[in-house]
Amino acid sequence: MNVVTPATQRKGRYDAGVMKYKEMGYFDLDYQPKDTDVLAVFRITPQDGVDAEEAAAAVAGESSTATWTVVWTDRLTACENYRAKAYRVDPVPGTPGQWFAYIAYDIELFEPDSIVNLSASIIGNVFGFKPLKALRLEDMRLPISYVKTFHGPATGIVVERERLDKFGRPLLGATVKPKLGLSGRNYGRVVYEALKGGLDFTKDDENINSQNFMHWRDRFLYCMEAVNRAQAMTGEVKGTYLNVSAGDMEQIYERAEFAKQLGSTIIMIDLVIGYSAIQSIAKWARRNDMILHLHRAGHSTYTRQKTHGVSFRVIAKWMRLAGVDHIHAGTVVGKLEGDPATTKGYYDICREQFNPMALQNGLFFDQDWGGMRKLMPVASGGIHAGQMHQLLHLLGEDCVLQFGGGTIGHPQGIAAGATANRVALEAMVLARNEGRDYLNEGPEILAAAAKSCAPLRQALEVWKDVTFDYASTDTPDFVPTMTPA
Ligand SMILES: O=C(COP(=O)(O)O)[C@H](O)[C@H](O)COP(=O)(O)O
Ligand SMILES: [Mg+2]
Repeated sequence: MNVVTPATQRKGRYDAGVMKYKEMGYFDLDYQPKDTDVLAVFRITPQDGVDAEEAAAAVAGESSTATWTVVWTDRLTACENYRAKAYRVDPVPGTPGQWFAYIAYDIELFEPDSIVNLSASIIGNVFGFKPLKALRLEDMRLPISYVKTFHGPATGIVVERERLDKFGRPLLGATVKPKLGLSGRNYGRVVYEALKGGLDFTKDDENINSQNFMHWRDRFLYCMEAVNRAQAMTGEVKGTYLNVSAGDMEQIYERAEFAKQLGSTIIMIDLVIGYSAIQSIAKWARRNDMILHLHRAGHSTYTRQKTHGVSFRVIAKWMRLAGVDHIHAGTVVGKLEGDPATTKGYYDICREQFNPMALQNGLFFDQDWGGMRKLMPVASGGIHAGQMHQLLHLLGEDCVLQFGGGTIGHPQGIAAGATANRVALEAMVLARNEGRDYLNEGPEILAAAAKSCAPLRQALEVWKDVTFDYASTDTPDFVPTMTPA
């Protein structure tokens, strides 16, 4: 079964014609991945009648050096090293017709410090491959020797807290709503009210750039006026994520420069600007002492379905390398996809120095980050003050909790919405610090705090029945006690 003769030494290996990928040297169950190899695990769903091992070899081949036919020019290269090797193929537990294919890539296949180059290989061609019904990149192990070629977050969690002078609790934010249509002046009023009421941050929504109803300079000017006033009024450091996403890199830089000129501590980009743009603005942010917030706009088009696309855990790893400081990573309890076990995997990728393999959280490999700074996860999307105990329990302390509708939709106004969230959070952190079982006692803790806080009382009343209880789509395939075969 195992191929032991190096492919280049087999007779006929370089005869012109078509040969199985397995026979071309892209499959080797005896291969021991090197510490320096980039590893990937794909979920493959072969077409009926296609052998899973051949499908795995094809993915290895097409994501490294192969094409559909033998090419003699392989022999002009160190092709034995450059061929990726499928070294393990396991059936997906309880899911007939799907396999996890583990593939090792020599580090020399990848340009240092380039997500574009990494992704052009790993997800470049293979997703359209006809012998596969579907393909999903589940996880990657990035060797420390490769991690070290990236700068990672310039600010990270620890230094962000130092700059903001905020410790011991999650940070609080709000996405300005409605998403589109406000004039700059009215937008600035929302920012001021939310910050004055007790939030640390407000933010632009993913699709706020520079439309006719509000050009970007208007927004930046009114927002920074609001930030400065709120800081003066509260004595706290405040910020607003100014979205600098634009149609070209020149405009992104121009907007970022203006945000800096106005004294903003933070700017924002959308994932859809692309990997090169993200790495470029991350380097700009490093040079300019600017916190960089990433909204993962667009990710669900390819991360959510289990048989297709790229898991968000891979995107989170790439973004930590790329050097953003914040990343949207899910809420579990809110309006958008977020299985608790899967989401824990994302948060661990952002916040740990070392991720041990944790199949129950979707982490297929150990991942060493060296000293790379930590990425602040941002929980956002359909959350409100009544869920504070669950949010603190599920997501921990080092995160931003962002309530858009859950601030601006408050019946007594935006500042009251912000106050409700701040009081709910502080009450919950106090209960945690006192050693209380705050998860189970959460509703009582909130009710007690609401006795002396009318805004919290009103928030709990208006949103008391709001939950988003739907089955998760992106769930792990392993229960805690299971290891792969
Ligand atoms: O506008 C919102 C949330 O608004 P609201 O708080 O009113 O629901 C964000 O775009 C989503 O959170 C993104 O989702 P994710 O954070 O999962 O990427
Ligand atoms: Mg949004």
